[in-house]
Amino acid sequence: MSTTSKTLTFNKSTSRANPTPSPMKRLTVPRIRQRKNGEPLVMLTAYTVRMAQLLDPHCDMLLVGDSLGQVIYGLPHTVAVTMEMMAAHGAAVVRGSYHAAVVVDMPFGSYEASPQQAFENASRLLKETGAAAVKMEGGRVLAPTIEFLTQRGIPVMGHVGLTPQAVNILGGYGVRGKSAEEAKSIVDDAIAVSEAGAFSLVIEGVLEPIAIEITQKVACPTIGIGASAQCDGQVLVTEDMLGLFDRVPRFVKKFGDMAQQTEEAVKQYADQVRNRTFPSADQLYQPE
Ligand SMILES: Nc1nc(=O)c2c([nH]1)NC[C@@H]1CN(c3ccc(C(=O)N[C@@H](CCC(=O)O)C(=O)O)cc3)CN21
Ligand SMILES: CC(C)C(=O)C(=O)O
Ligand SMILES: [Mg+2]
Repeated sequence: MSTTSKTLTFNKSTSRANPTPSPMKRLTVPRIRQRKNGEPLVMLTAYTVRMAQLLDPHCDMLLVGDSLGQVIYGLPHTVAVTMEMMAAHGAAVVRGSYHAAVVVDMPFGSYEASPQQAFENASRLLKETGAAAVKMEGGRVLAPTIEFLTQRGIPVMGHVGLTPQAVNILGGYGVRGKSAEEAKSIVDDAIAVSEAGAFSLVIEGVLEPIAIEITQKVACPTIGIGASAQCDGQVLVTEDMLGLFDRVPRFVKKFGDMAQQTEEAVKQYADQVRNRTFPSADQLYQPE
């Protein structure tokens, strides 16, 4: 068949958006640490190679979030997310990124039992993905684990406030820190995580004064989500901000409407298949 030249034609300008990844060109964990009180850190989630290619030039960090449980796998929450999912999507995102530091969420059940369990699973994620760091949810209880990992070569990003893996204890995804007691507990958690050696800290779903107090008190840069513009950086779930996910938290700002764009494109495709205007000559193989 003389069809190969047409078959293998990619869009060269976009099929490899970024140069070949080189560890030397990446933003490193020490450089991220230095951004405390500096230019705000930009982080978004990514689960796939193509999304990573598109986000990478504009982001300091890409988070392979366990939110992929809801966004990619249609699960009701993140509790059922596995190490295998995080390793597979983490590796895909590292292949698609060039300059951002890639951080992989440790899934529920992979780090809470002991520092040893956390080291085994965190080291596996770094080996299998090539990511720069892992993230884990929790406060004072996790401080010994965070210290254990950082002293053994694994950079850890913390995550306090609304910690979605604890949904079965919290009873939902409501804002945290409404009582003075809970507010103090979240601040103490953040300080413990930072003092244990976390290079950065996600603060999710808390009242703004709590996020400001934490940002002033901890040595590492804070990354807010539903927290405060005073944090040292921000993160959102990419599908949420693109308008691609159907149920989004109140703290999401929609920067695009990809669900509507997708529907319009699919409607046109369906119409053109049904009225036989697609495919037309442009899409067909020619004898010469
Ligand atoms: N798509 C997506 N976006 C996220 O931000 C996200 C995930 N998935 N999965 C993991 C966690 C779960 N998160 C969530 C999920 C839902 C709400 C939410 O619906 N919040 C309601 C209030 C709910 C309540 O009061 O119980 C809101 O209006 O903000 C918040 C955070 C944040 N993370
Ligand atoms: C929302 C961010 C912080 C996260 O943990 C995730 O995407 O899983
Ligand atoms: Mg997460």
